[in-house]
Amino acid sequence: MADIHDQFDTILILDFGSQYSHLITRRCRELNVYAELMPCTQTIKDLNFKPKGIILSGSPYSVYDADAPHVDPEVFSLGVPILGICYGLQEMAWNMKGKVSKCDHREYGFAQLQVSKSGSGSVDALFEGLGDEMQVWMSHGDQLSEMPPEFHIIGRTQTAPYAAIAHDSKPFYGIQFHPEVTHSPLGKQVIGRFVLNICGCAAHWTMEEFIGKEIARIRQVCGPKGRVIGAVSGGVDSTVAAKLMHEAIGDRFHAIMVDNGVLRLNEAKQVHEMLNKDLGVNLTVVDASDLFLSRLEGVEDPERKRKIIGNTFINIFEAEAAKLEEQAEREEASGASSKGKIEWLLQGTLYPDVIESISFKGPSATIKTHHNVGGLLKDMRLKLIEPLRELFKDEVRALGRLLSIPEHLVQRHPFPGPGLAIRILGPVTRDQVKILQLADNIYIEEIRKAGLYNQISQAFAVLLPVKAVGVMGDKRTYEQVIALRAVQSEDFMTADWFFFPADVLRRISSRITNEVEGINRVTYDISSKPPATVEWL
Ligand SMILES: Nc1ncnc2c1ncn2[C@@H]1O[C@H](COP(=O)(O)OP(=O)(O)OP(=O)(O)O)[C@@H](O)[C@H]1O
Ligand SMILES: O=c1[nH]c(=O)c2[nH+]cn([C@@H]3O[C@H](COP(=O)(O)O)[C@@H](O)[C@H]3O)c2[nH]1
Ligand SMILES: NC(=O)CC[C@H](N)C(=O)O
Ligand SMILES: [Mg+2]
Repeated sequence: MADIHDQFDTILILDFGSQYSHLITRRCRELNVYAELMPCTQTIKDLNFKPKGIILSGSPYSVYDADAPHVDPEVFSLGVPILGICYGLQEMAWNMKGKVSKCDHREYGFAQLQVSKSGSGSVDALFEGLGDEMQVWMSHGDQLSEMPPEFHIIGRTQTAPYAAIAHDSKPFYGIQFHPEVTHSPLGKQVIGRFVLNICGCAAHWTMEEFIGKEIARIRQVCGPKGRVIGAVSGGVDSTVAAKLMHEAIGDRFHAIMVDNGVLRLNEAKQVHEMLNKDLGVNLTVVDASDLFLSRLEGVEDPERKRKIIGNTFINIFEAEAAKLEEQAEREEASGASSKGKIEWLLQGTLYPDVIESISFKGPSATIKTHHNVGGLLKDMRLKLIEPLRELFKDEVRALGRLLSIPEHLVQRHPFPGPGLAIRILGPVTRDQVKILQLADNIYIEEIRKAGLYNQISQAFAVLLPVKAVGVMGDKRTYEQVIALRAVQSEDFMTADWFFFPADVLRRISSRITNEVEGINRVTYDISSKPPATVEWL
């Protein structure tokens, strides 16, 4: 079966747990080269494709630590170019009998890299055409103190004599700085020199290319008769996935939206209209709010909420698939032509969901279980089809535009599948859901009115399980608190809180306390990710 690696040259990024690993992947893709992140524990014999090049990421570890993660030494025999970044450089040198030790002063910030010239005056291919000197960004406490044999220096900084090295005869490179962060202004070009010039990757990773190839792949996977049901939420990801599926297999695709009782105000109705009217996708809305809310009764633990919702979603999808099949059998019995079995469940899973679930982050790997990755049932009958599994959000939006999905849909803020259940910090009840729906609706309405919606990556209200004292109409009140969250983020792996004009916040706060019964106080969340996360649970 055609595989993405057969269709696009692939750069493999081995992740040693750096907070910037996913940025390396992004930079490659911005250069139109397909790149994939895998944990550093990936063994070469179990790799089901051959990369055109490998990048070793940074890491919070030191290579000489007893518990430090190490790469499968087979990577060095694969015969493809390798670039080590920071820890990646140290790991490569350590493997090749160089020496890594603690720096006298750990270095965190800008440095000037002097590019070294060879005897003939030429610079290394990694820095070709980028000048004699470049500003780079460093974040390390260790450095190379002795060169591995058969390597030479291609760049140095004031404190790091071996800031950039290359093998004498093989395409192996190491750099102490981080080219993937924007603080290294020429960093993307350095990555470009590696993936394009040194690895020789074809730069054809574009959404235009992806659409055609993905539609062909979906047709092949589903066969001439296979039918797919799709979990759609009205969010960007599932909408784009549904539209792509519709293009690929037409009415053999059935979209299903589940009202899980923790959607936003009037959402089921709005999404129904939007998908039917704007996209022509046939959609069934299943009201399963009683089932979800009864299973969530009394549950406070965030991970349990996520798992209950993830599992219940699958129960509903399987039941709906069974209903559709029974209907097809009845039609067939009454003489209609036969329809294929529903074998597949479409999900709008994105690459960050996958990265957060697989990446190598040391002992405390799981931060939270995204309902569509970690919350799935083990013995589910439907097979998953996830056409966006390799894409970042901005790639999905670009894909959506190419599929002529209206801009207001493409620009929608993400909304998590577990919905308001992970924004109600205590137990979830219908009353609590109602309060949060009303507050959230006012918040988003005012953001739109102020023309700020598209400047914010995601905004929502959170209902806190505490009560505070207030005064209204000269009477004492003792009611709950709403926290407002708004963030700006490139890819939701990191995020900054949004700087609201004060008058907008004032209006929001005043409307919420006036219009939402049960709330007498509103706060604004000024935490970035990290150390916080976007959602509160
Ligand atoms: N209420 C729902 N009904 C059916 N499927 C859902 C629902 N909520 C989430 N899903 C499924 O879970 C997937 C992941 O949800 P997620 O919120 O990450 O994506 P999205 O809703 O498509 O897009 P966005 O991130 O922009 O909200 C969705 O793509 C969809 O397949
Ligand atoms: O579909 C989803 N199912 C989930 O279980 C889930 N948890 C978080 N999110 C969304 O992911 C982004 C990052 O959120 P966190 O910083 O809270 O992990 C933000 O956009 C969150 O809204 C989810 N989306
Ligand atoms: N950013 C990094 O990869 C750091 C690597 C290693 N932990 C050091 O301090 O040098
Ligand atoms: Mg969503």
